[in-house]
Amino acid sequence: MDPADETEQPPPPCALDKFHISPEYGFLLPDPQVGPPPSLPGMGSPRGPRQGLTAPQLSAAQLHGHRDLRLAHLVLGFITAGYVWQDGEEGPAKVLPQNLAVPFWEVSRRLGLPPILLHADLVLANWRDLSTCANLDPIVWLPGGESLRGFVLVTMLVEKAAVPGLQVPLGMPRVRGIGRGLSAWSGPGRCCTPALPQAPPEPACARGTEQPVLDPLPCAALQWATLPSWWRDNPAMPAGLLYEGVWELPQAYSGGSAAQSTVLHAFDAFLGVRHHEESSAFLHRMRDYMPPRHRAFVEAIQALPPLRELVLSSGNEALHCAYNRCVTALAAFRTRHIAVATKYVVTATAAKRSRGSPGTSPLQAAPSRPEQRGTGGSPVLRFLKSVRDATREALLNV
Ligand code: HEM
Repeated sequence: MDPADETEQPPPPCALDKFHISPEYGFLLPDPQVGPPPSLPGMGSPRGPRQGLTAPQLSAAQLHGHRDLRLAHLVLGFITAGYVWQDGEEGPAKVLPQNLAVPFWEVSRRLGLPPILLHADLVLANWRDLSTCANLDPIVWLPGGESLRGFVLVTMLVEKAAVPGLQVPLGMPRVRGIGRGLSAWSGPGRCCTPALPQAPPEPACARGTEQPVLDPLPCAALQWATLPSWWRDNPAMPAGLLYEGVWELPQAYSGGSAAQSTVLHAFDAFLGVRHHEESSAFLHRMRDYMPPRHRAFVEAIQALPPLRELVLSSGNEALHCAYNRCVTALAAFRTRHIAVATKYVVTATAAKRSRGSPGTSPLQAAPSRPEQRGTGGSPVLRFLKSVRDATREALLNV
């Protein structure tokens, strides 16, 4: 008898929808767009969002249901980002006016999210038509942000590719299903790419083809989206952002980053990857930027009996191999990601510094991650390598 099948326990009394996970779309908000794309005040204005933002204070009272609130968060997050960064690092707004701050705070409070543009907005709630890669499009967009668009679309595709992997951890009975669960992830005798997301594809490709566009260097708009030091640990805004009419003191929040994607946190938790102290602190902080139900999914996985120890103590060679194939695929994803981040963030930042920013749109002049300045981006790379190396350390000796 397969030792992994010795003890059968009932599956945990939880379904994916309890965690706001769609069987079809995973953490992506299912079919977010119901009407025409929202128009953002001032985003298309040559004078920029600050001048365009003349609307009276909005009320969130009319918004009902999770989807409405998520879309409102998406739109308000974009307007806020435009408002703060329209003049780039040189002149970020330090105060968010009440007519924007109050509704953003109210929507955020109801969702349990921070009032800033998040991965949950930019990627999870910002898509339409996933039928083919060529049709996939964001709902809300930025002027001049074609490069950023490529980054966002690729991340959406990774979220979608991860869906089969999300079904496994909570769907399987505690011990009996481990063998089947890991096989579902890894497939017999092969790598677990069908269910673990593929390594992020190089997103430098053309619209209308099967892959999204990401222009080569320097790519300031991309940094705008990928670097989470918006009004936290950012020398351009040392005190943070004052949300007028909400708080008396400025608040420090990190902006959207794929480090806020629940996918990788869930896989790490399931496989028992233990990150090194500093990386772990950053990754844990990023969980505060996830929708609360998604965060609860990671916590529910952590509350399961530890898979790695169960596999280790099973003495089952096939199980060891299946587990190792999953860990290897996760590490390979991260190795590929390091290459992508090096090309589009680290090298791009250095090139931007030496040439000066092209700044074709106000938003493209947004700040770079502070740690990158004067260091060639090595802290970012050290972080990504540490996360990858910790993944490898989970491998079992067979
Ligand atoms: C051009 C594409 C990309 C670039 C330039 C990029 C850049 C970065 C950078 C600089 C970080 C360090 C943390 C931060 O500053 O936010 C990071 C972290 C991370 N990124 Fe990306 N990224 C890209 C695509 C993706 C994609 C498609 C995914 C898929 C979900 C992804 C997932 C992650 C994750 C999960 C982390 C946290 C570290 C980890 O768990 O391995 N990234 N990325």
